[in-house]
Amino acid sequence: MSTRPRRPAAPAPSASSQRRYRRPRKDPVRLVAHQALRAVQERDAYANLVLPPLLAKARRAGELDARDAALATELVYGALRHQGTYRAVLAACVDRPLDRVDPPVLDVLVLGTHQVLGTRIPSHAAVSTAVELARSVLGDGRAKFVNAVLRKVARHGLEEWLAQIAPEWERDPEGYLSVVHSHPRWVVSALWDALGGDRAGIEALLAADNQRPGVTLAARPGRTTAGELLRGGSGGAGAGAADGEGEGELAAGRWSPYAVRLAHGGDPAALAAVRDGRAGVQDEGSQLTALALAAAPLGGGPDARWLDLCAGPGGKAALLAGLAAERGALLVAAEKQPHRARLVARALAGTPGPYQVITADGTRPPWRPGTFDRVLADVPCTGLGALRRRPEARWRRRPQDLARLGPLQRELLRRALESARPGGVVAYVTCSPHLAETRAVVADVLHRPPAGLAAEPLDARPLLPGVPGLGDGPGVQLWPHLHGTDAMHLTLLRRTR
Ligand SMILES: C[S@@+](CC[C@H](N)C(=O)[O-])C[C@H]1O[C@@H](n2cnc3c(N)ncnc32)[C@H](O)[C@@H]1O
Repeated sequence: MSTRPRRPAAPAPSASSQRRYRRPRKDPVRLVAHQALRAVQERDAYANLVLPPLLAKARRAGELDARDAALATELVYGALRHQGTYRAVLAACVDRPLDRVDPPVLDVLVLGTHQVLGTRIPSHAAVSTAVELARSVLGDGRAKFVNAVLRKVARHGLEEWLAQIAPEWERDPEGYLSVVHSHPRWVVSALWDALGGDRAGIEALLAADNQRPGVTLAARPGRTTAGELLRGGSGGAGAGAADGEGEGELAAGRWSPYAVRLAHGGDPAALAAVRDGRAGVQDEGSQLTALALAAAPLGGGPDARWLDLCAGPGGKAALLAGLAAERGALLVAAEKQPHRARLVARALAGTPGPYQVITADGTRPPWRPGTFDRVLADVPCTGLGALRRRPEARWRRRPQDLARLGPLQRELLRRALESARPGGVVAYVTCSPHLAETRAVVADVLHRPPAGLAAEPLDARPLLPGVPGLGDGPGVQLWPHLHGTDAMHLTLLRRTR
């Protein structure tokens, strides 16, 4: 017989409480958004990977239509991007430090704050949908807490809150920018160092990081052209599009002759040219770095062998392979991670010229030094130049990442230079503008190049024709607020000995 004391029987609900109790309203948009936020915060998942299957499942179950899915996406991305600002607001509304609020509760609060302060959802609906969500996933007790906090949040608009909670610009400009534009302080500081200039510039950059970027396609040379994609005619983007859902409007790129921009909301996977690999999704800044390498003047000699040292997942390799094919050159695409090498192979399938994909550690290359005429070293980096695309990245990155990546970036650039022949050209590329990953790496390697080797920087600016605001050279830095691209960095080096 069990010795465990029996719980006293729960008192029967009174008639009035029976009348008052109502099941929480099931709201698939908020449930999916909260699930995605939880996965990102708890399991370090990526929003762009975790959200689509959740949406697809809810759509299959008939719980969401296309508009609901768009709203859920906006809520997740908005809450993740602006959570720095929202947490500062919440800190003023909660009577304990936020790190003592249960993470699932905090996620509901951040989502609710985004609805209240960052969307056009009327305040009362924004609060009540968040409270219903809390009732569904947290229970009635914690829903009361959510209700009390969000009512406080809803007392002011965003501008009023910022006036109250952001440090004064004159006293602490980085603290101000960090709260107003929702970036960690160390990221604000690093971006400002790289950008230089005045308040207007850094504010424009941080604001651009908070905008969802449009989708850009690259027409793969030898397989299609931007014109063909734009016409959508035979072999073009629209040909064979299954349901028309992704077709949206297409517009020419701003800078790259291979670029085509897809109107907001367009789904590239619905385009036949993307599905069959004639075009790929690729930011225009990435296209420009590959095009500059292909156009860089060699110091004489052949132009027959090109190398992509860090090729996964293969966006730049696919563009380079097409350009190499036009010249009858071979592209070797190397990648350390086998699963990413498979993605490269998929991106290159159908290339009209010769190419090889190999799984190799670029710091211990299996080829002989001096083999290649053109080398791309698109090294692993913090990705601080692509914050528009990855809403969670700014919160996940740490200054310590720079210390981890720095030696690898230097090593890969050294091996890239060794892999080029004298007269050959190397493009050092990062999707980060952080000076520790860009100029510092190049300066260190030029200062202490591999034994017996020398290299000189080439002015990269003329190789990005028509692109304004590229600075003093010789390397170039692209910016979201100036060029509408990711903040890609490119330095071109020519081996002289
Ligand atoms: C910035 S990404 C390259 C992006 C690629 N160029 C594109 O446009 O799709 C860097 C790549 O380098 C790979 N990588 C990291 N360490 C490497 C190494 N030692 N040798 C070769 N590849 C490496 C990573 O797995 C990652 O796929």
